[in-house]
Order: sequence, then structure tokens, then C-alpha cells
Amino acid sequence: MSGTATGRTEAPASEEPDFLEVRGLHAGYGQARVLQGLDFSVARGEVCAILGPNGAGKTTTLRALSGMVRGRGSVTLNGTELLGRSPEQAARLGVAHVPEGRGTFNDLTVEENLRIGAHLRTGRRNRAAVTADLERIYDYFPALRRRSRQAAGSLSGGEQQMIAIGRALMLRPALLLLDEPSLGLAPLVTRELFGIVRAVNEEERTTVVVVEQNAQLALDIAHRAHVLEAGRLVLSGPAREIREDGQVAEVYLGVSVRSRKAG
Ligand SMILES: Nc1ncnc2c1ncn2[C@@H]1O[C@H](COP(=O)(O)OP(=O)(O)OP(=O)(O)O)[C@@H](O)[C@H]1O
Repeated sequence: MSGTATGRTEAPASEEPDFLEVRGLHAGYGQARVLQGLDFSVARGEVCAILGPNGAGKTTTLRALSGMVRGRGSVTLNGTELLGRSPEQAARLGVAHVPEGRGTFNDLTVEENLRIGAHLRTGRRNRAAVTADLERIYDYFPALRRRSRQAAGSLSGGEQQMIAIGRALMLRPALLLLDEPSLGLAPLVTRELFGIVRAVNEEERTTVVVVEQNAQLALDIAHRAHVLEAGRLVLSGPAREIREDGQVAEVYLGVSVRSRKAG
């Protein structure tokens, strides 16, 4: 499994270019209007990056998709409206949200944390499938297999992020939402994590929407990217084009292309 993502060449062929379709999405908190009418779509099997400065509304976008904040407009997943659903209903429709800060249960073991991700998959028939999925997660994250009986709180930040992503994958999501997976992690650990996300996307065809401050890293694993500023999309396009257009990268993302080439 490659831990060094080097950029994608093209989006995967998809017969469902509008697998996730966001139209005129407004959302906020009480009087605070954050999202001012977003329009974008994500094809099935695609990795979509949402980039932009602090406070632009990236986290709020993910929260609106997973039912954690109320939104206006329309968000459909495979034709089913997501707006107006509770987080649990969104999860039942296949939306798994890994929030910023991870939300692992520190006193529970790694394996207990992972099994919580499968709590919606009950019944005897599902039991064997859940155990098989646990093995799959351990294949992606061998560090978690080695520590399966340890308390999650005793693991490193990177390993806790692995637990959070693994737990989301236990839902067998149609749509995986990742909020700032690199936050607080060393560059090498972040690279490894992004390499695994990429492998999951390729092997499971899981559609991914990732919010990231580290634009360079996100553009390396994404097929498409959207840049948000003050609740509006100011730039959308194939990740490769955004990455390769040095001016765009510098103006919108603060990515210095010259230093990248040097490094
Ligand atoms: N629970 C909340 N109540 C009120 N306002 C909020 C709440 N959460 C976020 N906001 C405000 O909404 C705006 C957008 O926040 P959001 O977290 O979506 O931005 P972001 O692009 O993810 O930023 P960051 O990169 O800093 O995480 C900000 O002005 C923020 O202060």
C-alpha cells in the first residue's frame, strides 16, 4: 500500500456523475448564515476535496450533508434527499462522518471503538459480515490490529485518526465525509493516512468528500476540488488542473508551487 500519494491523473469513469448532488445549499447556526447557496456534485467513486481558509464553511458543509446542521436547498445521495434527516437517518442512508477531533471513546478498546461503527448493522446475518469487515479494517490499518485490545486513549493521534476512519468504514458507507484528517499529525503520519484513504477509495469504490487545510495533500488524492470562501464556491475543477495551475494554487490556497518543486 503506497503511503506516498503523488497525484491523480483523471477521475474514475462513473455512470453516476451526480451520485451526490448539492443544489442551492444554505446552512448556518441560528442567525449566523454560513453557507450561501452551494452547488456541486460528486460522482460515485470520486474523491472530492473541499478547500478554503478558516471560517469559510467547510465543516458546516460536511455537517449539512450528515444531518448535524439543518440546511435549505437540496442534497441528494443516489437520488434520495438528505436534508431534513437526523444524523442517524443519514448514517442509515450510508453517510459516515469522521468529524474534526475524531471523537474516539478513550476508555474503550480499539476493537470496541471499531465495532461501534457497525452498530446499525444488527442481526445474526450481519454478525459474520461485521467480523469480516473488522479484518478488512485491520488489513488497511495494521497498527490497529496490533493494538486491538488497548484502550483507544492510549494510542497516538495518528492511530486515533485511524480508529475514527476505521469506525466510519465499519458502516460500509456509500459516502465517507472526512473533516481535517491531518489536524495535529506529523507529515509522515498524514501521508500514510491519506495513502490509506486513497486505497480505500480505489478498492471499495467509496465516494469521499474530504475537508482539508493542507491543500497540497488533499489535491494529491482528490479527483475534483472546490474552494470555498465566505460560504460560497469560488473555484471548482479537476484537482490536477488546480494543482498544476501555480497561480490559482497560490492565490486561493496559499500553496507555493516553487517550494513544492524544490521540495
Ligand atoms: N456551532 C456554531 N455556532 C455558531 N457559529 C458557528 C458554529 N460553528 C461554526 N460557526 C461559524 O461558522 C463559520 C464557518 O465555520 P466552519 O467551521 O464551517 O468553517 P471552516 O471552513 O471549516 O473553518 P476551519 O478551517 O477553521 O475549521 C465560522 O464563522 C464559524 O465561526
